Amino acid sequence: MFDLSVLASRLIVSCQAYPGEPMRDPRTMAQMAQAAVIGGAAAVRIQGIQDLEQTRDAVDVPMIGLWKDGTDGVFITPTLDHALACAAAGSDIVAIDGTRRPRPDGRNLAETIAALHEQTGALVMADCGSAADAKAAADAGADVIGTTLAGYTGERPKTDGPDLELIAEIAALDLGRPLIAEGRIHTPAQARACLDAGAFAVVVGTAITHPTTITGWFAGALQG
Ligand SMILES: CC(=O)N[C@H](C=O)[C@@H](O)[C@H](O)[C@H](O)COP(=O)(O)O
Repeated sequence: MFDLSVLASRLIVSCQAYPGEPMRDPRTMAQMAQAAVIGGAAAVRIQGIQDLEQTRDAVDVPMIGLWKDGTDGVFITPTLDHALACAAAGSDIVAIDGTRRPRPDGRNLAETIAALHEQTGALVMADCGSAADAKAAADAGADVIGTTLAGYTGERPKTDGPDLELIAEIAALDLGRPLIAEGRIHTPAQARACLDAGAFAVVVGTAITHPTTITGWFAGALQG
């Protein structure tokens, strides 16, 4: 089990390509992770078993692993089996859906986390969508709380940038475990603002590792 304190005030880079996209290739994502580490990422967040396996061999930094299955409802590492596979593929932290919604395998969050702790050495990051989720996830035994699903579950508005209000609200709950800001952090200033709002560390995905979206931002600005 690794020491979470190495991530204090640091940047974690999420390297993900979506189904059907040109960069959806485990080798490409492992190379993306290597590039992010050279740039200063203290950890990487990686989706999919093959991507995890290849990235594990490519970088030495801690790896947050997840397995997305589906696109609606509970789809981020939705079941214990998905989570166990992420751990087996080398994740130091397994990110799982940390909302209060029913899970497809019928296990609740506490049961899922307990089984994962019992059967692996991985820590658990609960991807939450609200302060109520965060509180419930902490009660369920999550090691790390993330704001990953803020704006995607109907409980919070989808803010243009990070949901700083939610970060501050969760930080004020003093849940006794690290809060990782994640979701729509598009500039270095926004990343800094997340720490200032009370986050322990920051995950950036799209703005660093999704060139199609970044290109769209620039192309759109020229057409405005
Ligand atoms: C909601 C959801 O499915 N989030 C996913 C979780 O792993 C990823 O698609 C995001 O890219 C990641 O959370 C990082 O966020 P952003 O790309 O906004 O920096």
